[in-house]
Amino acid sequence: MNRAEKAALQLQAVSVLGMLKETRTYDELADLTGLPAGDLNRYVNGHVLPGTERAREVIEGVGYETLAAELDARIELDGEGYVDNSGIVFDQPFLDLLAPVVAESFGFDRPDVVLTAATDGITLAAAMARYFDARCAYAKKSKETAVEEFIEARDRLDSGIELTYYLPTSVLSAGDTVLVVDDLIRSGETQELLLDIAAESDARVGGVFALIAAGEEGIDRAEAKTDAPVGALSQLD
Ligand SMILES: O=P(O)(O)OC[C@H]1O[C@H](OP(=O)(O)OP(=O)(O)O)[C@H](O)[C@@H]1O
Ligand SMILES: Nc1ncnc2[nH]cnc12
Repeated sequence: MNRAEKAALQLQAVSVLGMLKETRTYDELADLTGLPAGDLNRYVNGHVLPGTERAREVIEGVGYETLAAELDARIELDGEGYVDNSGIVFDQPFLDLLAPVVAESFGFDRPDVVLTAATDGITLAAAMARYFDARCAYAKKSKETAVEEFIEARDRLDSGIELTYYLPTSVLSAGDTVLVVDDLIRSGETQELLLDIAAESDARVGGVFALIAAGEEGIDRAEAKTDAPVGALSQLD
C-alpha cells in the first residue's frame, strides 16, 4: 500500500467512527469497536489518525448489521407513517460508507450505469456509482432543456394521475448493465418506470436496490419485472 492509499484508509476509518459516534457515547463506541474511548475521541476530533492496521479493523468490523441498524436509527416516520428520510439522503458520507456494504451483500453485477429517479435517489446513486466506478444517471419528471432526445416512461397511477420520467437517450447504450437504485420503494411504480427505461434502451438490469422498503408491494413489483437481484436494506411494515 502506498502512502496515499494508507491515508485514504485512515481517513475512511475516521469517517466510519464519526458516523457511528453520531448516535453513541464514546464508551458505547469503545464497546462496539474494542478500542479505548480516549483514542476514539482523538480520532473523531481529528487530532490523531488511527494506524493503518487499526483503520482496517474499524472498516472491516463495520458490516451489514451495524449499517442497517444505523439506517434504521435515522428513519423518521410522521403520524401517518410517511417516511422522513432527510437524515439519510442528505448525508453523503453516510451513503458513501453504505455503498461497499450494499454492493457486497446483495450480489449485484458490476454496473456500467447506476440509474435512479430525481430527486431523493440521487445521492445514493452517486455513492453507488462512485464505488463501482460507474456512470450515475437520474431520470426526471420533466424534460431538461437543450436535450433533443429522451427515453420516456409513463404510467397511470391508481389515483388517475400520470407519472412520467424522462432520461436523455444518450445516457444509456444497448448492452449496458444498469443498477436501479432509490432511497425508498413503496408501490414500486417509480422503479417499474426505471426498469422500462432500461428495457427501452436494450440495457441489462444488474439489480434493483432501495435503502428502505415501505411494505412489500414495491419489492414484489420489481421482482416481477426482472430476474436480477432485488433488495432493500431496511424493511418497514
Ligand atoms: O415506490 P414508489 O411508490 O414509486 O415510491 C418511491 C419513490 O417516491 C419517492 O420519490 P418522489 O416521487 O416523492 O419524488 P422525490 O424524490 O422528488 O421526492 C422516492 O424517492 C422514490 O423515488
Ligand atoms: N416519503 C414517503 N414515505 C412513504 N411513502 C412514500 N412514497 C413516496 N414518498 C414516500
